[in-house]
Amino acid sequence: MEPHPDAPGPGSKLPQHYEQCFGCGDEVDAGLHIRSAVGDGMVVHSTFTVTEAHQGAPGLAHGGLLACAFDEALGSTVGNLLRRPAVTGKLETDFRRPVPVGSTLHIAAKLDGVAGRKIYASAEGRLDADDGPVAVRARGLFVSVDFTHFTTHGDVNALEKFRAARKARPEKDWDINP
Ligand SMILES: CCCCCCCCCC(=O)SCCNC(=O)CCNC(=O)[C@H](O)C(C)(C)COP(=O)(O)OP(=O)(O)OC[C@H]1O[C@@H](n2cnc3c(N)ncnc32)[C@H](O)[C@@H]1OP(=O)(O)O
Repeated sequence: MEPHPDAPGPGSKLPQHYEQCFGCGDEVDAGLHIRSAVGDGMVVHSTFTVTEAHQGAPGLAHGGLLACAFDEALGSTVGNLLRRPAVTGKLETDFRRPVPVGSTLHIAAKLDGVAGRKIYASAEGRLDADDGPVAVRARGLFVSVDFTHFTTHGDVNALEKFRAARKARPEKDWDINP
């Protein structure tokens, strides 16, 4: 499997995909503020620094928010490397170690395969370094959708804001436009 010809190359820093996204958006104060860059092959590297806003047990990251971080990191491989709109159909997480507030999860997510509309991806999150101990593993099944998925089910005003922000970017947009 190869990245889309217009996919950003290895080393490229990826912009937040939507300012109000809980995973990556700058406008969400308590959001995860995940930052991502393209790796080699079909890999995207992301970091998530756990703050007090992300706690479940005192001093530890909430498992649901860790799952959110992996949804974002896995989804980023699909959106950026395949340049196809897709939504998460299934997300599985293995929590192997607690993730303390103040730590940074280094997530390596890779595309594993495509079968029709189904896109398979998996990821590993390591504590505080790319070679730190594995804290979380995840697998996701994404399903390609037409943009009508978002116009039918989403909020029109929010979608307009999203479109305007994407148009202002220098890079080419996805192949399928609304
Ligand atoms: C740069 C961009 C960065 C983006 C990062 C963002 C990351 C965050 C992404 C998200 O969180 S998206 C939000 C959470 N997900 C959703 O809201 C999706 C809600 N579900 C749906 O809208 C529909 O169920 C869905 C579009 C996924 C599928 O409905 P469809 O009617 O279009 O398709 P269909 O049900 O026929 O399924 C198509 C194929 O996928 C398979 N499939 C769908 N859902 C599945 C599932 N849950 N488990 C296993 N297989 C599934 C289904 O079996 C079938 O396989 P086959 O082609 O082999 O027959």
